[in-house]
Amino acid sequence: MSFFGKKIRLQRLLSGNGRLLSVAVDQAMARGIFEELMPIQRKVDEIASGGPDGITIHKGLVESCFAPFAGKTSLVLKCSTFSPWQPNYDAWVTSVLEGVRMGADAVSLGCIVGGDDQPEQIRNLGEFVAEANTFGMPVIAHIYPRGNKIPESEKMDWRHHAYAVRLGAELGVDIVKTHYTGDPQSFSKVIASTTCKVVVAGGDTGNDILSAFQMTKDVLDVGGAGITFGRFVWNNQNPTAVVRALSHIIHKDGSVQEAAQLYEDLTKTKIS
Ligand SMILES: O=C(CO)COP(=O)(O)O
Repeated sequence: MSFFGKKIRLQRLLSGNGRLLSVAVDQAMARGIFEELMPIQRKVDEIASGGPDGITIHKGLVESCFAPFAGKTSLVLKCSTFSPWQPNYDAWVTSVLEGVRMGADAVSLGCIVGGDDQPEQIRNLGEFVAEANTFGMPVIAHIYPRGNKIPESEKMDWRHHAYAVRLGAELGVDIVKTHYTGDPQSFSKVIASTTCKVVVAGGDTGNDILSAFQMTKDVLDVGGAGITFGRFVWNNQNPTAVVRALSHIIHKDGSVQEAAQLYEDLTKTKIS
């Protein structure tokens, strides 16, 4: 096992203060067409200009869109996807080796727990971690408790999220991304359930940017390691400003008010 390689890659990815600010642009294949994500090169340019730690992207877009930013932001190669017709099954679409060939600093895999096919999905994740370990490649797992055995009313229950992040730790994942459970008290219990770093997804189309800043701050305050947002960033008219404002909170310990002011200064848009 190449622990040294993993250490070097994690050091590059979490180069600031051990926290993660990454932006995912993997939603088109998973969720269907979003007009805002269609001009993908422009979106990647705008996101990268804000200086995120990493960009989570599928393999075919790495050469066409990501390559100019190598050395400025880390590549997180997304190795699976769900689909609009099967939102609860993450199919493996490439390998860790491809991430090594592309120069990735981490690879990421989705895993939906709480459903009939959980055994298959956790076996995939376990094998993926084993392959990543042979290359010294950090793994970021997107683990969501939304399988068909979990009733709709329980989908944001902290216990299911605690289960998700613990499962990640038990399978050797380095960073688990899951949903925020809505309040710092319940999310602190999620964090306490695991030994891995925990980051949160945005989870919606991101029209309320102030709530995204507040969620980011709340996650950090209870010991979370940061965020991997997608729609909150690229659905915004100014992705660069959103990334800079998030960076102020995540890497400079800035307040929500300061981030909002920075965002307003960069966009000249008043938010309330
Ligand atoms: O990482 C993500 C998708 O892979 C997060 O996406 P959203 O913030 O749009 O939920």
